[in-house]
Amino acid sequence: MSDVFDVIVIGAGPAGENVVGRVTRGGLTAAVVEQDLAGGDCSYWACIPSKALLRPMELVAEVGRQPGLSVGPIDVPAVLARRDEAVSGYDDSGQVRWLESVHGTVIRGRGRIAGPRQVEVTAADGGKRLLTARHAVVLATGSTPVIPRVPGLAAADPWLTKDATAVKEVPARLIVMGGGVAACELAQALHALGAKETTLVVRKDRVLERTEPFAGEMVTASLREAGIDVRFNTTIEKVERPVPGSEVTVDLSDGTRLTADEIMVATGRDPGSADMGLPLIGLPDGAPVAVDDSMRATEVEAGWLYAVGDVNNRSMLTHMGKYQARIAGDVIVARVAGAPDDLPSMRDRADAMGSPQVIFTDPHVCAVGRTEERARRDGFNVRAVEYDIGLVTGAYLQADGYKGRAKMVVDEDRRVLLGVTFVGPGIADLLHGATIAVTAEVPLDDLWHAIPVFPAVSEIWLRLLEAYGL
Ligand SMILES: Cc1cc2nc3c(=O)[nH]c(=O)nc-3n(C[C@H](O)[C@H](O)[C@H](O)COP(=O)(O)OP(=O)(O)OC[C@H]3O[C@@H](n4cnc5c(N)ncnc54)[C@H](O)[C@@H]3O)c2cc1C
Ligand SMILES: NC(=O)c1ccc[n+]([C@@H]2O[C@H](COP(=O)([O-])OP(=O)(O)OC[C@H]3O[C@@H](n4cnc5c(N)ncnc54)[C@H](O)[C@@H]3O)[C@@H](O)[C@H]2O)c1
Repeated sequence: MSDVFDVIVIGAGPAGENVVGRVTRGGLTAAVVEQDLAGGDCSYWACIPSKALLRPMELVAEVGRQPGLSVGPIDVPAVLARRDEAVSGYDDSGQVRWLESVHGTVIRGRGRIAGPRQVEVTAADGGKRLLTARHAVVLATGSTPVIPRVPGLAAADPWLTKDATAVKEVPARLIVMGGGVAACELAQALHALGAKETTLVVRKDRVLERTEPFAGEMVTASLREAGIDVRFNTTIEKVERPVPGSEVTVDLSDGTRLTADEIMVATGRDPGSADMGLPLIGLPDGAPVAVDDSMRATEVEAGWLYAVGDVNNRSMLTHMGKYQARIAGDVIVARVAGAPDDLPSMRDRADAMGSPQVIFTDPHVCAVGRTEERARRDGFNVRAVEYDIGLVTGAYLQADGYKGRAKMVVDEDRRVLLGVTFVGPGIADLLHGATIAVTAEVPLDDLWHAIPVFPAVSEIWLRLLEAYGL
């Protein structure tokens, strides 16, 4: 097998796979080096299994909001079996088949930069192989979990999010450290699946700190209503687990001591750039790889290195990593061909505008663009309007006592949307309309003519525009 390829991609997660797809479509040869499972964290330990675990909780809550309907207890083994199916039994042969179908070469092992355009691959048996890229190397190595330095925490061998999404036996008593997206989603899912005593330990005074404040408040209310103990302004001071695999004891800054069957850490992620040989090419070890809007590393001479997905830390989201991958792949093909490499589709605009995200708790938190606070910080002339989604007829028909809130943040100088947030049950797919409006900077006077159907929840658009004054 040749050790020279036009493009070498390190990491076959969603971002890496999409680079391979785009560059081979453009006629280049590509190798992708993967140390674990092709498909990456998203397919096996993050997006896919977490959503498979959340859906039953969501459906139970939905049924509870419909008079005349009831649902029995969740069949947990059946839910876990469906999760296993969703992750293809942790078997990546389907993803490998896809990569091969687009003429990518999959190379198993750990990749490391060995010099300009060179990647050393260490196989599981320790064997080494040096690959050379004619044109580009693309880092798509994802991210790794942060484990805070708390006395006894690492020694207690805590669950990371991947242990939670791969759960085989749900712990009856669970402590969750963190107040971000992963902590909220997984606390809610596991609680519904049997973690009856779940405590969420949040060091700040709110959860979901990058979203509009009402989003965190509504998710907190829902977690508490379900019976989850949410503690704000609280840190974990000490963790003890004298017998591996047995119960764990946690001392909190509020003076209480908790005992649980498991502790899960969900306190953010570092870019996967540590020990990748980056200092050899003048980049710091372990830092996000800074890229320009074509995804080319800005600090590397001769422009042969690109970085897409979590590793560049623009937005740690699958769909954004895939978007960046499409850009990088097309730019590389264009640059090799000497064709224009700056078409509008070849530059990342969406990350800087505020990437769309859905947090799949009940209620869903759907946001795109800037929050009001961020828009003001960025110096825009801002006006924000809010509306109670529960007042929309479509929402009333969807659920008894529907609780939801919407907000749009307007740039008053241009009368376009800077950001939109919807919080409410079952509304993930409402977000895409907002993503179009924010990204395409559709003027409010044009949005006025985009009529939402009656009686659907999307009528919230009309109510927001009316609240604004149209
Ligand atoms: C619990 C959880 C739930 C999430 N849910 C969502 C969600 O619902 N929606 C969403 O958009 N995002 C979600 N995310 C974020 C999402 O998982 C990441 O943004 C996404 O996986 C990033 O894709 P990636 O290709 O950059 O990295 P990854 O998916 O992490 O893939 C990187 C790949 O590179 C490989 N690799 C790393 N280093 C090397 C090396 N040196 N050599 C060879 N191979 C290497 C890894 O083995 C891995 O396969 C979630 C994250 C978590 C933790
Ligand atoms: N539905 C989705 O889109 C989805 C779901 C899960 C995760 N993700 C993504 O995966 C990434 C990782 O998720 P995450 O929730 O771990 O990260 P996050 O950045 O969303 O949240 C980290 C949380 O940990 C807290 N924290 C940080 N250091 C701490 C410390 N030392 N002690 C106590 N608390 C601490 C922060 O205050 C924050 O509440 C994020 O980028 C997230 O957007 C996305």
